[in-house]
Amino acid sequence: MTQSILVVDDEERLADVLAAALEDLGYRATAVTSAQAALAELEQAHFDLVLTDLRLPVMGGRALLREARSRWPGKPVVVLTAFATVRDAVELVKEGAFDYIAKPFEMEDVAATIRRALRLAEVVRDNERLRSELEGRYSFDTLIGNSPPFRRVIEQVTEVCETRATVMLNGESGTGKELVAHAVHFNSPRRNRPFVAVNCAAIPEALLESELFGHVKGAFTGALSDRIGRFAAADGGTLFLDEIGDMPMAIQAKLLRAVQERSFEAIGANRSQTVDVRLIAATHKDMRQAVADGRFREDLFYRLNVFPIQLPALRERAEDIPLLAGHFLTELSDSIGKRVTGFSPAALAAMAGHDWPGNIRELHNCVERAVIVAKSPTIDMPDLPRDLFGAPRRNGRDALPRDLDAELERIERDFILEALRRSDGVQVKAARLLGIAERSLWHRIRKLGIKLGRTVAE
Ligand SMILES: Nc1ncnc2c1ncn2[C@@H]1O[C@H](COP(=O)(O)OP(=O)(O)OP(=O)(O)O)[C@@H](O)[C@H]1O
Repeated sequence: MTQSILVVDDEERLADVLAAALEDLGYRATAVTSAQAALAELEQAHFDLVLTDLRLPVMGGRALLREARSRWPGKPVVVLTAFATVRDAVELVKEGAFDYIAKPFEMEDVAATIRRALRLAEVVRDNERLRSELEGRYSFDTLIGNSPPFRRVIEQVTEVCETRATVMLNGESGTGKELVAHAVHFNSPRRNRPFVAVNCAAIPEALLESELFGHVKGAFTGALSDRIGRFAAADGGTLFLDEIGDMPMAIQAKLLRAVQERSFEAIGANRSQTVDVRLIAATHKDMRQAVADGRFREDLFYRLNVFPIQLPALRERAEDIPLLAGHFLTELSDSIGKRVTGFSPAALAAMAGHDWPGNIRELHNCVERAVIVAKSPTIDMPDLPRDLFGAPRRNGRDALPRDLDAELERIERDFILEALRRSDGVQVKAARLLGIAERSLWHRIRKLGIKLGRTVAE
């Protein structure tokens, strides 16, 4: 991923030249001319490094350095100064600057310092990540999953949660978009302020505008008193706009202004109000397609798509299924008050091979039902919904088994065990259920080494 640098210099021309030179070196660079503008940028978006002049009007570079170090401790700050003395330099480094560069400077020196700073920040980050992994101290403990695609999600949540950047969550239904939105909020500096959710698809178009922005008494028939909207309710906190792809065109223009300026008017009000809200939008739709089809405003899409996070479907992170199922089992057996402690290998294999079109929500419901119907402490095939019995419908990268013979045997064994169970161990009935001759069933039972007594008793 391209690394991004915030350049702060009150001499606009110099800031632009520096930013352009950094872009030539392959970084993404944004130039601002004051410390206040720098802080606003840092709140809005993710930067890997700040390169600031020491002499800035109003709020100096030193104050910016202090503020940035206390709010974003992992972000290296490099200071440019025309008045460097050794004493100044030592002071700056004591206050947390990574290094200083004396003006006038050679671009080569700037590039080398930036490279070193970014490398060090990366090492520190890796180190912290390893340590927290070792200590099992993720503060994202509501987010279960250890597969590479899900780790990537956690990494992105870690990167973005402390900023004020707008997050766009995309993923199929039930993949955990709302849960991730919560995780971003509760790990952000806004955690003690409100988290307000609006489901744009669930509210009728006629009411949505009032729901979002509020109305004043008498604004329309039925508006019997003033009502604040969700934007105002989320002031200081986070507003979660779920199913943003379903936002009616008519309201998108007003939303665009609210997103751009954080200001809006309640329906019927003659004054606008400004709020400080962090936005998280979510959708299962292909937003680029919606833009191409003219169903979603392009300008609004780009305003919302500042930090996109793609949530993988459960079938793309099948290795997380046992972990998630185990987590739900513990949680549900506690809340239902029934001692169910594990899954049989066949049940786990069936779950791991299922496609889960409803993703984690479907898995959760499946485990809940299984805990309710289970007759023993171990959940087994009869406790699972019928559509999990079919041959695994794996797709994508998981399509090929590592050992075809073993996989076919496993499937064959599962079907035979299930048929025997449904026929109370009466082989002639089981064979009929499977559409094979009794003799063929008998051969297969021998070949697979199925122990009949145990099978039926299980
Ligand atoms: N990584 C996870 N760890 C534990 N539970 C999860 C995880 N992801 C999702 N869940 C659970 O799965 C269910 C569905 O998640 P959530 O409602 O966040 O999905 P969603 O993508 O917002 O769905 P929709 O688009 O249908 O609103 C919830 O019960 C949630 O707690």
